[in-house]
Amino acid sequence: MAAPIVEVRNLRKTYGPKVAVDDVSFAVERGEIFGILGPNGAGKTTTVETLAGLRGADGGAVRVRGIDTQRDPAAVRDILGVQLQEATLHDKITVGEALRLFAGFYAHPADPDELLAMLDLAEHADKQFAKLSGGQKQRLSIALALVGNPEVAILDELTTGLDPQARRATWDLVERVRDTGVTILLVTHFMDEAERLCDRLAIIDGGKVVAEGTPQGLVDGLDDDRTVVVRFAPDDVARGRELLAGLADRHPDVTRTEAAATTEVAVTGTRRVLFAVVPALAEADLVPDDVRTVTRSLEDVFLAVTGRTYQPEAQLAAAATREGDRS
Ligand SMILES: Nc1ncnc2c1ncn2[C@@H]1O[C@H](COP(=O)(O)OP(=O)(O)OP(=O)(O)O)[C@@H](O)[C@H]1O
Repeated sequence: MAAPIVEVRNLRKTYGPKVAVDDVSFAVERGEIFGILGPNGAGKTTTVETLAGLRGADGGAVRVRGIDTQRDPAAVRDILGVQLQEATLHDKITVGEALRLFAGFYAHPADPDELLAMLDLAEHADKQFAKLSGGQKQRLSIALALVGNPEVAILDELTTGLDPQARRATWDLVERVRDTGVTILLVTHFMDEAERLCDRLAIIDGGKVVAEGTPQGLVDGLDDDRTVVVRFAPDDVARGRELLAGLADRHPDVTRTEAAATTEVAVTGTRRVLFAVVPALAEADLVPDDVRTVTRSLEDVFLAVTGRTYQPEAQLAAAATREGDRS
């Protein structure tokens, strides 16, 4: 098997007493979209900035195409394209000028016009930076990360602040970039984005990798519990609750029953739990309005590995409060 194009081994990075990255390891294969997913403050940006040689590590090793980026950051300048959070340019510079300016920094730059076309920016080439919409600014920042014709592009929180339509357009764009052969390291705190885009991902929490794999593989690795949610018409709710509440005592495949929303009951058990619920309803001639099995997601993976529900913004606020308390 070919050597990974990106390798991070036991990376550690502190800011004074603050341990931002405690122990992070992962490897990215050529051509992948690899996600670094985690709540705000987990250490994602510090990890990629250290990987890009923009920050000095306190321990561990980081390599891009075998090159140690800590020892020789200049050697990866033409290999690695970096789109960092909140990139800003001079208000008056136009899209086309910015791309041509940045193209001049590289030995083998991409054709700015081709990039403009690929990123749906051709019609905005003469627009000044300050007049661009949020989505257009994000697309320009991706274009600037790609203008050096890199083999690997780091994209950090690229859909934060975008509306749903612009987010979906950006996701399509990331896939298009990957299809041109660029390996992508995608930093995100959005679970849906990671699920939708990443071939593999590392979930980071508190400066450590807490889970790694394909989105589906991580979900499949959860324990075998399944939950069925049954919704009743308002007149049937009481009878439905009573019927299903008794199932855990009577049926080996049912472990617990909980009232979900006002008219819903959630029944959890083995993979065969549906076979317990539907016959019980049929026997009582109780026709539900809806029956659905709960789809498990990366949020369940996060809960399973950390013991906490995934609330990226709330955790940031809590951390800020704790830091405020200390100072
Ligand atoms: N320059 C710095 N000086 C001191 N502490 C820092 C610095 N940069 C980051 N930190 C702290 O290090 C921790 C990790 O930050 P980092 O930005 O890497 O996390 P993140 O997962 O990328 O979060 P976000 O999505 O909010 O950027 C946080 O607690 C943050 O407050």
